[in-house]
Amino acid sequence: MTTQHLVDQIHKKKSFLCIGLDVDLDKIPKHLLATEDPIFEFNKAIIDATHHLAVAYKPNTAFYEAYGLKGWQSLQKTIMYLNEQHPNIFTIADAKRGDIGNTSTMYAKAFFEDLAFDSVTVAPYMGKDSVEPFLNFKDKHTIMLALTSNQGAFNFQTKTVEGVELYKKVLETSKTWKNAENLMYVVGATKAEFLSDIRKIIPDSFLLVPGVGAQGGSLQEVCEYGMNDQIGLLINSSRGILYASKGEDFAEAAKVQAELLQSEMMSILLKKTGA
Ligand SMILES: O=C(O)c1cc(=O)[nH]c(=O)n1[C@@H]1O[C@H](COP(=O)(O)O)[C@@H](O)[C@H]1O
Repeated sequence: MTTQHLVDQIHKKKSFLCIGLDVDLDKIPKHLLATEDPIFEFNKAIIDATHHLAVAYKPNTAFYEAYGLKGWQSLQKTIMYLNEQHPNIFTIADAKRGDIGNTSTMYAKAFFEDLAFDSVTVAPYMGKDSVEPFLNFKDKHTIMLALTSNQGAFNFQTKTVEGVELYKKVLETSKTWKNAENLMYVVGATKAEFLSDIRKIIPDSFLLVPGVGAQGGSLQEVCEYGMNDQIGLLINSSRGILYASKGEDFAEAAKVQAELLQSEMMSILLKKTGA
């Protein structure tokens, strides 16, 4: 999917919501456990109930890999369902990959070609030659960790290296890489106050912003400091939407939570664009 297509979808749906499909069999409603593929059944019900409210879905691969081959098959069924039923929805494989170039190429093929995701999350730690193989794919997006939502972000990401905080160095340096226009960045919603500085370095890039809901980040603050002329934000919520109810009404309850976020986004967009 092109970035312009994503921007068009945001305006059409009046939403920049990304729903994180982090499926935990200990948390899903018990009646689904009797089905052949509980993870897929859960995702399908969530997607059916919320697809008009979200512009992106983000399965975190850990939640599928944890269930072995069956989990990977559920991931494959989920992405196929999204691509077939909702081709206008942006898909993110949250896999946080990155390795020597030769290996990164295979990771990129796995997520962009085999599974046909629109984007994948990567870690910047191994540098240019570990990320550039992901950037080679036309109309695919590589979402690189910049400043993460967790407490450990302060261990390395905000430390000063050659007079600059490391996360800023990551942003600056990555702009010089081949096909850098295919980069997006992760900034945690819990770090909203850093967004003004981040926007000085990457004014035009899209940001994936996880950490609203269960981690306590503020949607209003993220938009105040992080929104650009193209909107430039995908705000993710996973547990806050998926596990709103443990009962048979789980999909309806998820829809209500997604509606709350989407209507807040609609008001913000209205203020920003007047449309
Ligand atoms: O890359 C991510 O999506 C990510 C980066 C980050 O800094 N913090 C973060 O929470 N995430 C992911 O975003 C999701 C957040 O889930 P909830 O806290 O349940 O909304 C999980 O899949 C996390 O792995």
